[in-house]
Amino acid sequence: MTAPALEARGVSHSYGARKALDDVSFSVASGAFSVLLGLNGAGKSTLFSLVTRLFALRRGSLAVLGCDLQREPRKALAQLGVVFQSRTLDLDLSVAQNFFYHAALHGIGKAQADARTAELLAAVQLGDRANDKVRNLSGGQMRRVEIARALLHRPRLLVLDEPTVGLDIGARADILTLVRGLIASEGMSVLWATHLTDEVVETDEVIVLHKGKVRATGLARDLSRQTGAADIKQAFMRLIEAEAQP
Ligand SMILES: Nc1ncnc2c1ncn2[C@@H]1O[C@H](COP(=O)(O)OP(=O)(O)OP(=O)(O)O)[C@@H](O)[C@H]1O
Repeated sequence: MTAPALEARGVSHSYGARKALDDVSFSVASGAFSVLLGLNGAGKSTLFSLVTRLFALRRGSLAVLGCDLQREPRKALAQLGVVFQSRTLDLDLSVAQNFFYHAALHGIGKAQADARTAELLAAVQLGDRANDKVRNLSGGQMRRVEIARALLHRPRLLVLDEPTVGLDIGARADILTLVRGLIASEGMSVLWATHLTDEVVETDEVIVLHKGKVRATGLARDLSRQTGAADIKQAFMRLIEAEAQP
């Protein structure tokens, strides 16, 4: 049996007295586009900080393709590509230079980094911008660069935290199409965190996170059916309102 791309078991995290994640368990199926759906403050970024080991995991377990993040961190992180909510590109370096730094961090040699950079920039339709300073790109182009850069070391799972924030409708659609395409073209798995239900399609796996708790998991169309909702937007509202009921 194939291990899930990501498995969270009983994960909790607090900032002082504030509980940001409360006994969170879910699986991200291998080869699927999974959406971590939650409003601001749901705990999405906290979960990303734990998955990427920015924060130490104190409660529960996380595994990337069957590799436990605590026991085999290097092996687990080698299979993970990350796009954070805030931009992490150096604006004063060229696109290619940003790639080379990232490649060096992953121990990828110059020749291999050159070839992979060219291949990835072409894949995100920015092959002609390799020598431009990042500062001169549009917001949508910067996002595409970050996604391409996250793929340099050929991860099996790509996690993205609110990747379309601040982008216009056209750039949002481009990014979604690009990332959905990676599942077929690269055989990857994707965890896409968002609060925007219009980024979800019926066949996506959805994890509804609300106030630090998993409220529901399943295919978007099943969540709609189970809640008697017309679509995932209505299902999401019902699921998070249900929590407020006595
Ligand atoms: N460094 C911190 N110190 C204290 N509380 C924090 C910290 N970071 C997050 N929180 C709190 O933890 C909870 C979860 O926040 P988190 O940023 O993980 O949610 P989110 O779903 O990513 O929301 P957003 O989309 O607004 O970033 C919130 O109540 C938030 O105020």
